[in-house]
Amino acid sequence: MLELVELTKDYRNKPRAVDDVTLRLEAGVLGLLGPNGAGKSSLMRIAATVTRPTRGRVLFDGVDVVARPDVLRRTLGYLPQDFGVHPHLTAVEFLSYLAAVKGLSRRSARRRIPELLELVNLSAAAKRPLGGYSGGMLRRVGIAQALLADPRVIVVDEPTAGLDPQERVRFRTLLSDLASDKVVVLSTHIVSDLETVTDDIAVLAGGRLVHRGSLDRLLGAVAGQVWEMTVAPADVARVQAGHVVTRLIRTSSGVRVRVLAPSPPSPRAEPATPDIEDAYLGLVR
Ligand SMILES: Nc1ncnc2c1ncn2[C@@H]1O[C@H](COP(=O)(O)OP(=O)(O)OP(=O)(O)O)[C@@H](O)[C@H]1O
Repeated sequence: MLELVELTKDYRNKPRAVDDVTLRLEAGVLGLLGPNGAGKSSLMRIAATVTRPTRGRVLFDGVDVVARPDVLRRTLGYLPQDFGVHPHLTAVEFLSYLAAVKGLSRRSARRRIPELLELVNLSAAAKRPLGGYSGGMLRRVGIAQALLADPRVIVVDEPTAGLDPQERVRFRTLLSDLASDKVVVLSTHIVSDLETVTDDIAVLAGGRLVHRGSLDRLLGAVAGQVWEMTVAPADVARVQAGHVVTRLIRTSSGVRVRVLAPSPPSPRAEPATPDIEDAYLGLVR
């Protein structure tokens, strides 16, 4: 449905932000992972036709939407990282305003807005000014506005930033429910956000696509290379200098460190089952 083909993005006087990335997407959630500055937002903005790529193509049902962005915009929902609201408007007023901007008729807006507020669990707060909403509630308003035009493609950039754990779970469930018949691209640097949402994961590092595939494939990349051991606090720096440390937990008997290494990093190291965080850090190290 949506194809990003050999995309490159250069900003003036900056290292290349997106470097020859190709991703083909069908209905479902693609989780786009990467550290800060990896190029996720740039790629999402290109997919949302807000930024033009320096090189490459974006095809929607085969149509080149770099040349004809209107074809995708008509059926696109985009929640940018820096999504802002008008604090004095209520959720209903704000969504009505955006519905008008998106060209929805008043009739369909009147029908659609209560449905969406129900979907994102904001019906009870619908008539309160957005200035009094929590971060999680505002993110849900952001999702509601992205869904106004019943889009086939949804692009959401770091939607869980600043949310508490309960809000994060709610948000993940909402996105998975939506993805049955839509392309959803979700970027995050919070690795655990993806575990329950999708099995299709792309990892960007330094603008390049370093992984695309299932969680199992991602985990397979570090199979047999994850170890745990307890060391004295004074030894932590030495372990960190020699290995990729994926976790550090202080305990009463010392510091429990989790490291990536092709062979046991110490005779006392025990093998551990890789998780998504280990695999991710192994890839972007
Ligand atoms: N509008 C812009 N003008 C100039 N440089 C930019 C612009 N947007 C992004 N960059 C640069 O492109 C690179 C990739 O940034 P981008 O925001 O796409 O990455 P990211 O993975 O989304 O990171 P973050 O999670 O921190 O937003 C960075 O070096 C950044 O400084």
